[in-house]
Amino acid sequence: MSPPLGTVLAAIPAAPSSLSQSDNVTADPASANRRLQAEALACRRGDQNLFRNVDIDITTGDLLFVRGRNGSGKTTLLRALCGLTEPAAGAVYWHGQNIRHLDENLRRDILYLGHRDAVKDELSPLENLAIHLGIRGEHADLDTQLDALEQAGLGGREDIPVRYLSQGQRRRSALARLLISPCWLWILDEPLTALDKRAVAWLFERIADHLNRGGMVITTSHQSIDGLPEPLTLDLD
Ligand SMILES: Nc1ncnc2c1ncn2[C@@H]1O[C@H](COP(=O)(O)OP(=O)(O)OP(=O)(O)O)[C@@H](O)[C@H]1O
Repeated sequence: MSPPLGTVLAAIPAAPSSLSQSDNVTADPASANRRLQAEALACRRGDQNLFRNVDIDITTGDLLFVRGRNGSGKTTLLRALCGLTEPAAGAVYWHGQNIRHLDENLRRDILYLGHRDAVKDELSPLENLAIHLGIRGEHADLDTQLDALEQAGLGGREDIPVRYLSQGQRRRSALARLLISPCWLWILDEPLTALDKRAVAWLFERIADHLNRGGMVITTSHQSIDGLPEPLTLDLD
């Protein structure tokens, strides 16, 4: 069976971003060039061709919704888009720079939240947040970290090891990173998993705010994203 073809999505001229320094996002005079492009991207897993010829061109304010059946390659694509997985063909560019060789400052523009959360069970939400900041070379004072966890619905749970939290609370612990890391591009793999209605509404608001301020979001979900701004869509099957 031949692999599914990706869809060319959007070719929107780059617009100046409305994110300001007061939003704490990396100041960058070249903001008008802020765009993510994928050219003729193909990925394989084992002996399986997942997709090929995927072209993407998104810029500030864009929401891209990647759809597809189980196993169609959504996670693989998201990982390739942020440089974690090497494509079999094609390339991804952020700001015109190949994602696999981004310099450190540009790498900090991108925040990837995988569907497995990447939180350490034995550590508390607060400690997980501190580790996240450390890995990214970012700093936030304690009050800011506590406020992010409070906003994410973990007030009173900041110091409890994650293994004692519910699945939804665990997910919220990961989502608090969105509030604390000043990134232009959010890549969110199945962010709605385990979230209750209220948390979904909260996350949709955060995403809408981020887009309004000139950020970009790429996401995938088996759940409805009705309630988010109209997305661009990419179907992998
Ligand atoms: N490291 C790996 N080695 C071999 N095969 C892999 C590897 N990672 C993923 N795969 C396979 O690649 C295919 C695509 O996986 P991927 O997780 O990208 O799909 P997905 O569209 O995100 O699926 P789902 O909707 O179920 O989350 C699957 O068949 C999976 O088993």
